[in-house]
Amino acid sequence: MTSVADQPEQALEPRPPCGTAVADDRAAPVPGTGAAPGAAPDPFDQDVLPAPRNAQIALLRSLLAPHRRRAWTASVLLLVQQAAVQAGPLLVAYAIDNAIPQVRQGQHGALIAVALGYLACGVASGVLQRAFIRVAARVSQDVLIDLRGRIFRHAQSLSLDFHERYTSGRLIARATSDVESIRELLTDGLEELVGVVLSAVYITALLMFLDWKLALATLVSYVPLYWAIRVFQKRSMVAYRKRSTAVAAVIVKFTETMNGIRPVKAFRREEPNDDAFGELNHRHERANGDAILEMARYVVGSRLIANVTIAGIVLWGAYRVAEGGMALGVLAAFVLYLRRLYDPIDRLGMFLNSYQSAAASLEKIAGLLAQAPAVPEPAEPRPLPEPAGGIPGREVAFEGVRFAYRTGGEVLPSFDLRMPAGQTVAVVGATGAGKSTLAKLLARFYDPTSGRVVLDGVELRDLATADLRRGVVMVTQEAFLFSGTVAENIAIGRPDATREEVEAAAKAIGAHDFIAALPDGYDTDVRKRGGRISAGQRQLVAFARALLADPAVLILDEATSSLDVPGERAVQHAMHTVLTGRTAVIIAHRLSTVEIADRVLVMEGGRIVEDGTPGELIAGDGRFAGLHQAWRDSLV
Ligand SMILES: Nc1ncnc2c1ncn2[C@@H]1O[C@H](COP(=O)(O)OP(=O)(O)OP(=O)(O)O)[C@@H](O)[C@H]1O
Repeated sequence: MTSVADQPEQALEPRPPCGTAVADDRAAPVPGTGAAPGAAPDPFDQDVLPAPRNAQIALLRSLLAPHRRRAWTASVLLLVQQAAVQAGPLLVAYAIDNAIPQVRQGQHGALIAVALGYLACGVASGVLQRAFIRVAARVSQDVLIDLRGRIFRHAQSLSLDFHERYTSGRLIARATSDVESIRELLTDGLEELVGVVLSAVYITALLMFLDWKLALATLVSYVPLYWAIRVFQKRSMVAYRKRSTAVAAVIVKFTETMNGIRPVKAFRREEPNDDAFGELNHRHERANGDAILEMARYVVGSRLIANVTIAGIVLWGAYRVAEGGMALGVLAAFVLYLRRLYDPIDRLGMFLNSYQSAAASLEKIAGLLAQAPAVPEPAEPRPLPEPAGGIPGREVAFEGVRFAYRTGGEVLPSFDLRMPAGQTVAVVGATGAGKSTLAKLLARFYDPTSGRVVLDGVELRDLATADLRRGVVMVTQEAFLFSGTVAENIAIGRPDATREEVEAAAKAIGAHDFIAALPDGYDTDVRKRGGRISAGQRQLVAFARALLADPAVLILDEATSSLDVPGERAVQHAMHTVLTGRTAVIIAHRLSTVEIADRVLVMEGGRIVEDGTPGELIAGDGRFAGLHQAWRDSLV
């Protein structure tokens, strides 16, 4: 039996270099549910999902849009701060060529003015930098909060179909390591990156002002430097994509193993898991090493270019000073500026590194955010009609439904079914017959490939999510409990319920006694010590949750785990309570459960092969009669 949380996570097998393969099909539409299997390669095999062209830029813009004014303020602060910083060598040149000769003639005014000017520039630069950091930090923190929130909200809004293929590990990587690399850029890298670019512009202008011939010679060095930066950018982008994919693979393996720690222990998977994790860890290490190597290549190359240029300029400048064609102060200022120009060049590699890493992360996040839910909200939702007088539940119909999972063949070839309001229907059949698929279509976890699922005449596709949630509830096998108290877990079905209503639901289900016996009763935290409750008790909590939600249609994926006899009896009793007064579909594994149904459907290969009351089917000579007889014999 397959239930929502039971779906095995797809193993992520990163295929570096991943980014290159995706770059070509950015504009490809994000496929919807039920695409023909086996056609094109699955984009979910890649870590970068297809996104519309320029999705990263659009994402960045939309993140920054609410902070436009503060971003402009930060830019102006940085602009003025850099002007203050770059005034220094110019003042030095003035001091050497004008102020010091004046001191020799006994006039100290100019030198004192230069010294005060230098001090003022230093103070202004410090004050402006502080103001810039404050403003920029606020913007970056707000952007990160927004981004993390968007990833969480979007991931939650995406359909089951997406989650079955993307894996939670990859989602965690998006929300943690990828957001972290954007944080690094925003908080540390961006200021330096913009600062370096800005100072390069200022310094170039000042060099031109000081001596245009030497400035032109300096400009020549920009050509190989630009080339070195471009090569570094291209190569490190690939390296960073690989690294980010490798990080995600490590996280995926980690979460997959820890989520499945019970089967891991039961099947002694520790050693093979260690090996697989070791390989992924090494892959991560190699990807990291490649990124560092790219950085090293760039630093060595750019330093070589810078040093050769400085040496050439000092030599030429010295000759010109010696010949009297240039003032010593100008050469001194020139060399000071050159040092300022080239010094941050290897740091520029580092900023570009964080920029590349952030760009790779942004690309992946943009790809994730570009995914549209395969089960979208209707543009114009239709309300459910008022319930017909006196009849509990709502009528359910499957009309010409066909369905295929995106990663498999057709599961329901052509399916028609009508369940009158208030009927309890038990669905039985061999494993893989399509019982859970039927339930998931009714809960609208997926939309049919063709045909429609209808609730009281309204197609599920046209129902607003809130109506759908109130109308149809599915209780899955594993009866998942969220972190929080028992009371909160029951109230999930109706968050505005009072404590009395929560307790009344628990009492009706027969869960009150064991809950009251927990260390803090209804306020016991289910994830803390003492809050551990058994599988049968978890089911009772899930039933109480469903009873409180009071949906018109309840789908119950009966647990296969065998309970002890009193436990089973308690669950059977609770099931009876929760089914009464609504349309109900039970995916039944126990034939004792079938007996409480009004109608039994036997499924095989996605089709209904028998349909009738339990009595009729037992009395007949079909599959169900055989199964029932075998069950009775086993009881004797
Ligand atoms: N998420 C999925 N992606 C691809 N194929 C799926 C998926 N879930 C189920 N299938 C396939 O659809 C078919 C029907 O599965 P379904 O879970 O509906 O059967 P079932 O009758 O509920 O079986 P069981 O009692 O074992 O849960 C099976 O062949 C199964 O392999």
